Amino acid sequence: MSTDNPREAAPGRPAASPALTPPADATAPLRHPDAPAPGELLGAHYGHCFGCGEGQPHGLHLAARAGEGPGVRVSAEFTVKPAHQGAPGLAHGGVLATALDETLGSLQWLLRVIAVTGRLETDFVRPVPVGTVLHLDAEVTAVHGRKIYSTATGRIGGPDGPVAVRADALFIEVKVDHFIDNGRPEEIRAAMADPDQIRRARAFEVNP
Ligand SMILES: CCCCCCCC(=O)SCCNC(=O)CCNC(=O)[C@H](O)C(C)(C)COP(=O)(O)OP(=O)(O)OC[C@H]1O[C@@H](n2cnc3c(N)ncnc32)[C@H](O)[C@@H]1OP(=O)(O)O
Repeated sequence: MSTDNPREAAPGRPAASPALTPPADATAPLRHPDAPAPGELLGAHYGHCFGCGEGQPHGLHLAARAGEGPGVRVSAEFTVKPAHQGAPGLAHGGVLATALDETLGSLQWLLRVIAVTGRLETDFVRPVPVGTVLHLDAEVTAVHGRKIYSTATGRIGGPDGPVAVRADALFIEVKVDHFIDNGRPEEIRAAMADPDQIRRARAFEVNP
């Protein structure tokens, strides 16, 4: 896994928009004491998730692991399949943005908070052919109240290969009611009746 700072690895990259720049009184993120150990496979947060769920035949099946070293980091791999094409033999940009979003979202396992993407700014640097393994790294850069600032890169040709995609994001912490109040009732009922799903949801709650 590459250990360089994704933002420093992008010389000449335009600065993130003001909404993605942490305020001066933002704090460094804290890895929760009960966070998964470095290197631990995080697993899917929801079996029907398009990004990580095992129940989506054409989903990304993205597999993320808790990052090594200091900070709140994860790494992940996503193999681009023919179902993910946008142009002949090339990954669709929206699918690549999904891979970045999912990797950034999985940082929640380490913070043990529930949050949703508020803003995602993506740079597409190199085309990504079908069959490529995209090596993703993400880290939380700062926290301010409910706002979680994070950044991610996707590399091709190996974990230390050239950057093909990168993103900066702002996730907003929410209560579990966000999903209960807004999700379609049949899926919410099914999720709430599934002990496995309850266990996964609890992994994100500081005070379950
Ligand atoms: C392991 C899990 C993996 C998950 C991976 C996938 C993640 C996803 O894709 S989640 C799905 C996509 N996202 C969504 O559906 C979210 C839809 N949006 C919403 O529900 C709401 O707009 C929500 C919850 C983000 C914010 O609403 P609300 O809770 O009312 O917060 P609100 O009071 O407006 O804003 C809180 C703060 O965030 C800021 N903020 C909110 N939205 C944005 C935004 N889009 N851009 C910048 N700042 C924002 C506000 O300015 C405010 O800042 P401050 O505290 O400094 O005043």
